[in-house]
Amino acid sequence: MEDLQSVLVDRNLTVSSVPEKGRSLFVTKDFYPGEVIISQEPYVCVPNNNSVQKRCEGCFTTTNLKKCSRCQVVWYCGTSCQKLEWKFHRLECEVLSRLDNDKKKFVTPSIRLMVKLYLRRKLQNEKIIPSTVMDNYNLVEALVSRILLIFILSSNFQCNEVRFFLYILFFFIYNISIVIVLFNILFHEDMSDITKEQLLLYAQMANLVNVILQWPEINIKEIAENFSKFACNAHTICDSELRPLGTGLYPVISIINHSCLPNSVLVFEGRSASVRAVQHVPKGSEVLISYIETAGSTMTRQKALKEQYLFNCTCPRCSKLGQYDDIRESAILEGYRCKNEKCDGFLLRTTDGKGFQCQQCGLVREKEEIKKTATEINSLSEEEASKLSSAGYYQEAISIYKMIEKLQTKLYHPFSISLMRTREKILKSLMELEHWSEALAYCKLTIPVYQSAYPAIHPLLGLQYYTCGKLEWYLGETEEAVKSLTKAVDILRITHGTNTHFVKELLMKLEEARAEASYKSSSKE
Ligand SMILES: C[S@@+](CC[C@H](N)C(=O)[O-])C[C@H]1O[C@@H](n2cnc3c(N)ncnc32)[C@H](O)[C@@H]1O
Repeated sequence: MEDLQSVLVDRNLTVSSVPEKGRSLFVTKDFYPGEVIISQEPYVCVPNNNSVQKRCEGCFTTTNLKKCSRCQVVWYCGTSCQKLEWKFHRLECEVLSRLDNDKKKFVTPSIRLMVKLYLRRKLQNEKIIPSTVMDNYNLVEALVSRILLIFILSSNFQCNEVRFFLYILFFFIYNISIVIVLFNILFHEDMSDITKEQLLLYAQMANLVNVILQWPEINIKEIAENFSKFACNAHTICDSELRPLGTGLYPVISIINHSCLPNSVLVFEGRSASVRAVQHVPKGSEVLISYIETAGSTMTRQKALKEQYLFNCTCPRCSKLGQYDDIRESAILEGYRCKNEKCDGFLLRTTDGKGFQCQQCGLVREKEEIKKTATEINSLSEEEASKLSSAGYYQEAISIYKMIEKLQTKLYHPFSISLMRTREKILKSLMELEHWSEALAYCKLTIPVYQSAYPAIHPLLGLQYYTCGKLEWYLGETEEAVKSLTKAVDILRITHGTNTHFVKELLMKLEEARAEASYKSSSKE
């Protein structure tokens, strides 16, 4: 920890412990919007491969892939990525190739991440790959774990017959170490069923890692705890357009705590992660990123944070819970629309609980009528639409999404998150079908919702302006395109940095669009 502190001091950072939060990262100088506060390479990472899509182990690309001929699990796009990963994969290949095909099916990205974690520790212990202050297993050991948090949160320790039965059952299924893990999990009275299920899953996954590695000295309890560390510390690696590519563990970046009104954002360039200030972060303040989707009511955000990260958020946004602004925001993001289609007021439950009243015009919507529309929406299968879209049946997916959209327009506030998400899905499918004009219309519908749901500097807002600008330009609306691309640049140069390939490309597009717009206007004159 002292070594880490001295490296961080040189980067104008320091780690301190804050009551209720644990370790927290602070800045020791002013940081300004767009400035990188900290970057880190992953300690371990894996692409999120599944039965449908494979990615290269090194660069996460989906093109020109070849499977490792020995283990048949890992994919590469070429020799340079294969070489980059070789020290690792040499060991991993050995353990994976011992598995039969049935067992290989269980080697999910999370399992591989854990296997790679232990292989990296071994390689560093044996000095085959170097350790540095920012890149060593001690940093993983210091990470907060869900199991530990749960054990702190739960106090009672009681036994009943059902639990005892389960204990005996697991004793016969698994080895003794796993039974100890399960025993500890099951005997905690205060745990919700969902938490118990998750903990059982960690224990089962730990057993699978043990089966894969077959190291006599391995500690299964430690593996289960490490799975629980992944749950609250691992990050989804995304491309510049925030599409998920894989998962990585960045143990120093994991020191950064959450806020629903963050002053920084985490973005990736390839596998390397950078935290950039999105506003002025004055000397002495804490670096804060958001762990979750912030476009949601305080209750929704708090629930998500409690479930995955086991804490009650007390950020300035959450502290407003129950105040007028918070109630209004929640009613817009997740509430119903006014009966009068021309009114965009927000609705609150009436005192008698029989309906919802518009706070602008006073009209009341009956609970029964709302329930009916909600039931109609639920009868349409969004899951089916999503499957159709993933399978390339975009037109069929659009038909279902449009029916959902129609009903959601009747039910929800015009700035509702659910409606915006449905429109995003329609937009995505329309883009796939190259129906540019309709796609632009949908993109424009989502922008005001993005503006209201996200802070002024947010990567998703910047990306939406970018999509809008590209569509406008493609459709010959050059002046509009310049406006949208300028707005995209203003945001994305801060969130993604001006030196990244992605923003450089965007800047080039903006220059071209500007040149075209001025040529068009001069030829009109
Ligand atoms: C990625 S870790 C952050 C670093 C952590 N504080 C530590 O000591 O290692 C995530 C965990 O930190 C704690 N945490 C993060 N943000 C918090 C916040 N705003 N308030 C309280 N606890 C927080 C929670 O325990 C959460 O599960």
